[in-house]
Amino acid sequence: MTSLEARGLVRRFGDVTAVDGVDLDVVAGQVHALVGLNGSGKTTLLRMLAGVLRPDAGVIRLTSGTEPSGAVVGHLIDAPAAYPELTVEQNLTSAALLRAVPRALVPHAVTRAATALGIGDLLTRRAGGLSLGNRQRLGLAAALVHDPQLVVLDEPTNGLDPAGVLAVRRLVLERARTAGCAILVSSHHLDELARMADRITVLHRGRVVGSLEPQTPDLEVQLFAMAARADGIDVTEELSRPTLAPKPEARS
Ligand SMILES: Nc1ncnc2c1ncn2[C@@H]1O[C@H](COP(=O)(O)OP(=O)(O)OP(=O)(O)O)[C@@H](O)[C@H]1O
Repeated sequence: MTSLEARGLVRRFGDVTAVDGVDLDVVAGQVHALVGLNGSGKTTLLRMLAGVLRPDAGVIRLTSGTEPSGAVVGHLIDAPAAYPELTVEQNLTSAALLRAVPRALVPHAVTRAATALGIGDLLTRRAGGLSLGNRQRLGLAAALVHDPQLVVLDEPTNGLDPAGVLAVRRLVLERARTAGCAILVSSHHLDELARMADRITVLHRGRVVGSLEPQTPDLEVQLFAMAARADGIDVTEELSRPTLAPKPEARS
């Protein structure tokens, strides 16, 4: 089983420090959620941890001793990439071969990944003609087709219907609990994250500013408060206001 350790990660884009000295552990068999306001650095951090963006400083280690690479990491970050002129099956086959799945095992891996994401009946369809949600399912199937030890997912339920959301939750939990994968997932859907996560790390202005218990009620409010406190803003009064106005009584 492989865990990931990141220490002192920094990434700048010109004058902007998107990630500013982050330490993070993603433990085998656990789902680690990364949350934060828009622009807090989540995607940049995920891209570095998935091995697709070089940090300016810091180290990323897998306990297996290898560097994060396509063969051990499965990731879906940003929009799902697929060859529009190829079918779902051809896209998944090419993803499996690229990630070093032995050729004889590819058909089984493709069918298994497509079935797990509920697109087993779309194998002969061109990717370019898929709906937004089914493109997302294809992206997720491609990320998982090679049975990776580390899974990094940015907004995995984007565009998915409730059946897709359930399929992702089931798959993420099965990968972590049964296959012992280390899973890092980021999303703004905090309720959904709370149903899968073992731990939740809060990122703000590129730094880790705390963690939240998945069982905490009203995670959005707690996240907002943690970010505000990190900025030195007193939100006591704001938090004492009801978050939802009572519904007006129905007229008879
Ligand atoms: N390729 C890039 N070039 C320039 N600036 C970038 C680039 N990628 C990210 N940034 C900047 O880095 C900061 C962090 O962006 P990032 O996308 O990592 O945040 P995020 O937490 O994923 O945001 P969101 O929740 O809105 O998706 C932002 O200020 C963003 O504008």
